[in-house]
Amino acid sequence: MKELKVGVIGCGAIGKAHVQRLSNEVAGAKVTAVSDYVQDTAREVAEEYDAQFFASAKDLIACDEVDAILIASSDPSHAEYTLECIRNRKPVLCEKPLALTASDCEKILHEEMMAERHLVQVGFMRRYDSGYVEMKKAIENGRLGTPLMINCAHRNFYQPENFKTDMAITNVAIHELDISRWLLSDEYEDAQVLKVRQNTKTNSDHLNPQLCILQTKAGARVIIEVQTTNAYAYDIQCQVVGELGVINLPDPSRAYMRTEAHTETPLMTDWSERFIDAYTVELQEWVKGVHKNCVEGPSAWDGYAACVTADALITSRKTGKPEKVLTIEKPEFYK
Ligand SMILES: NC(=O)C1=CN([C@@H]2O[C@H](COP(=O)(O)OP(=O)(O)OC[C@H]3O[C@@H](n4cnc5c(N)ncnc54)[C@H](O)[C@@H]3O)[C@@H](O)[C@H]2O)C=CC1
Ligand SMILES: O=C1[C@H](O)[C@H](O)[C@@H](O)[C@H](O)[C@H]1O
Repeated sequence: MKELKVGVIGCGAIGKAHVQRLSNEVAGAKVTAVSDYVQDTAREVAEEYDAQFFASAKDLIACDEVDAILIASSDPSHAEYTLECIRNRKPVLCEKPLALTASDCEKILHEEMMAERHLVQVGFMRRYDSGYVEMKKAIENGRLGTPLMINCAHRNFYQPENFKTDMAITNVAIHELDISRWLLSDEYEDAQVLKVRQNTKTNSDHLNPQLCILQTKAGARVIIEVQTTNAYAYDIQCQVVGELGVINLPDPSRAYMRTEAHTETPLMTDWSERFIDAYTVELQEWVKGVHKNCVEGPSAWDGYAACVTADALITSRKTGKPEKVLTIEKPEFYK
């Protein structure tokens, strides 16, 4: 297989990890170009992986030595870079979220449809996690019966200092918004944020925790507890409740110790380990899809649907009421 020449924008925590994965774990790809707002960060990665350094992300996107782009820069930059990739007719895997506003997502939908090619994939990598894949199979083969509810918890051990209340939804719970739609093959009807007693240990001035309650068009309920920081560990829980039973996302397998009349199981403290295999599968499937000119991962529509739902949740937090999740009519292109 000819090697896909990938340009990576954003060489921070996950950007560096993705460069490492693309270089050493994913077949059929190599990183030929990197860029970052902080130039020295990108220069170091360029040197380590023998890739070309670009001061400008737009120059990286346009470069002939770049076939496809992975966007791993900060959330506010995703929409503009994704649009630039589409204008250059280059496949792009954009880390979640696709954009911070529904209108930016709609611009991306429009540009991609004008290009008449599925160029955009969004980094909702939990769809590639073996535990979630097993849960979806149990729903689809009917063993659970009709799914009635999903109970989720997204608990973080820490967040960067600049973390804001809205990011609990647009950056953190966005994973649960996507994975619940995907598990249920359903769309959201309405969304509400309920106030919760606050964690006094929260290390910055944002609301923590928040509780989201959504209803799907089929009437299922999705409940998402979001602890953005100062939880006991980095812990992701998900249970689907069906007519015939329940299925739980398995905890990562870790050795457990028995000592001094206790058992002890280590927990994780951040995202980088929790879904480590899913990131590799996600990138491998993306590279294969680009090679076949058939990218089938989470689409720009999935990014848009999550973003519109996030908007409804943020509005609900301010109004105190459930808010309708109102998307445009789903274009044929995304069906
Ligand atoms: N799928 C997942 O599980 C995860 C996804 N992410 C997403 O990946 C992205 C990066 O997150 P982290 O690596 O944790 O952040 P980070 O802050 O460690 O890295 C972001 C990098 O992007 C650079 N950057 C920021 N704005 C830029 C711009 N306009 N142009 C070029 N470079 C720019 C920064 O200088 C920094 O080096 C975020 O969008 C985040 O939502 C992050 C962690 C996990
Ligand atoms: O996507 C992610 C990770 O999955 C973490 O759960 C969050 O804490 C992080 O902020 C976000 O970028």
